[in-house]
Amino acid sequence: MIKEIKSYEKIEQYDTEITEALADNYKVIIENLGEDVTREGLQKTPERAAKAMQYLTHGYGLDPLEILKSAMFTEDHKQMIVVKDIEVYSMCEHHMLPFFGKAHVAYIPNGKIVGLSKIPRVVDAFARRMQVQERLTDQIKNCIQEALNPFGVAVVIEAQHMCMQMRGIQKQNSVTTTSSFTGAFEKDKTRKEFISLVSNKLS
Ligand SMILES: Nc1nc2c(ncn2[C@@H]2O[C@H](COP(=O)(O)OP(=O)(O)OP(=O)(O)O)[C@@H](O)[C@H]2O)c(=O)[nH]1
Ligand SMILES: [Zn+2]
Repeated sequence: MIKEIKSYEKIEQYDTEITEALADNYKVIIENLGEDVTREGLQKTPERAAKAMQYLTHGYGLDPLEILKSAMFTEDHKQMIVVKDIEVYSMCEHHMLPFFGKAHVAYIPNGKIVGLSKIPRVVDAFARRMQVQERLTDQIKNCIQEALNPFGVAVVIEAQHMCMQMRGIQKQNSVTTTSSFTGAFEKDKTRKEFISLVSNKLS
């Protein structure tokens, strides 16, 4: 597992033992798929795949609550704060194939605001794991609610699932939208305001 997340390109951030164990498994997988793992193009593939998979799941090494707590500020601002169009890359836990799209996050502060960059960081911390879109949506909402105790949190995620595009039902254009709300966003008026602020992005 990646221990410290700063630059993912540095090889020393990948735990050697885990990388070797994963690479050994990938070697078997490649062979089981009928390929020759000793041919030039595939020689380093088990190690590359091992690192790629660790990167794609590096959220397990992050503490989303701590990310928020690291940059909270007292502020008497009571209006809705919306961070929209946050790119999401996650891994479907059923097929271990990517799902990807955008997250739109809002909250109404109750005495505390959070550093803006921490919202996409929290999205990433939960997305970079084996996930289902519904749980990802709820986890982001719950984390913001717990850290900031705001008047309300709203999270909407729109995503395309490779397991529905490259295989299986093979629907190339279907987009799944999930949403999760707390507090003030359970009220029609507030929810509508949020939806209208992000609606040009909602299909
Ligand atoms: N609810 C939900 N389902 C998901 C998500 N990602 C993938 N799935 C679904 O997980 C289900 C797994 O169903 P199974 O019938 O066990 O697997 P499968 O035979 O590969 O299913 P097909 O994809 O229909 O071929 C599929 O319907 C996927 O579309 C997600 O984020 N949320
Ligand atoms: Zn899937």
